[in-house]
Amino acid sequence: MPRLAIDDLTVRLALRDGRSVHALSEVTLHLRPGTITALIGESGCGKSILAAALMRLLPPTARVSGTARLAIGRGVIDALSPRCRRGTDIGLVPQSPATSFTPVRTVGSQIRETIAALGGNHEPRDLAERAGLPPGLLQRYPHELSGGQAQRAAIAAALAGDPTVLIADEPTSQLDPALASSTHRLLRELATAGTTILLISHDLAALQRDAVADRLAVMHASRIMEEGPAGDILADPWHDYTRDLLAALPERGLRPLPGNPVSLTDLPEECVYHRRNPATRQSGGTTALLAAGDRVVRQRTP
Ligand SMILES: Nc1ncnc2c1ncn2[C@@H]1O[C@H](COP(=O)(O)OP(=O)(O)OP(=O)(O)O)[C@@H](O)[C@H]1O
Ligand code: NI
Repeated sequence: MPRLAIDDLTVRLALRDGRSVHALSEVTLHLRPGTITALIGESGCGKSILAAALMRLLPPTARVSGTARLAIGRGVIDALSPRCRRGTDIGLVPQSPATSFTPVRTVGSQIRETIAALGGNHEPRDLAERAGLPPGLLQRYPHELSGGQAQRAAIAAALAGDPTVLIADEPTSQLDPALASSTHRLLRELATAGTTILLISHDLAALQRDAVADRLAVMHASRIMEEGPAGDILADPWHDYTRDLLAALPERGLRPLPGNPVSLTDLPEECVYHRRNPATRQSGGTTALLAAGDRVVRQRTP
């Protein structure tokens, strides 16, 4: 039984000129209790939109279909409904942490307020220490923190509600490798203690170096291409997109991805990876995520 079962989640965002952004397309992703699933894919493919959908932070004009169900102590609840409590059922470390704090009060007072609002009994100091933020920095205003310090302050704030599911959106993007590794170690501690984690990242090198993910989900142009045990996918990718993404890593030959990134505006309803890599046989026509053992991969369907 997954902790969070996301099925066929589709999000369309209307642009002012009448066109529509295919922000998520039939996203199916099951997060198992106490595991870390890393969601990877290039900039603009829809990773943060998935976080926004699960936090009910999409623009009001967004059209959403599909389901997300969260299994918790009080039963299975609709994770897209107000029954799902922000901060305690699902918590978020936002991608732009500086903007998640108001500029006019100290970081420490805001974390204290978050703790009170969520009914927890933590101390800001303890949360800061766990997140690797020197507690002395709690007395500062958000603009007095570096990007990496703000990132760790946002992690401390996300820990305030002991969320059942924690979504961390690029939590190490502004950290040097040593600090990134310590954030990854914290995520592992949380997972071991039972937290289910969705780690959004495009730093594949760091994910590999720290072996932080149990599972890996690969997204291209709003769609999941492949999902399975992280080690298996890194050693033997099944989708051409994953293969192309891995081949672009410095330690794997630095071969640039073929073609150009695909815009999500006015996409057809089908997978478009063939626009990027015309040689692929896994895209172009109807596709579906097909399961084989513990993995799924997007394939053309007859
Ligand atoms: N409010 C919005 N209205 C319309 N389009 C949006 C809105 N927010 C995001 N988008 C578009 O949705 C797409 C997905 O954006 P998203 O932020 O999820 O990308 P991402 O995968 O998180 O990228 P990055 O790695 O750069 O953070 C992008 O094409 C973006 O331009
Ligand atoms: Ni993002």
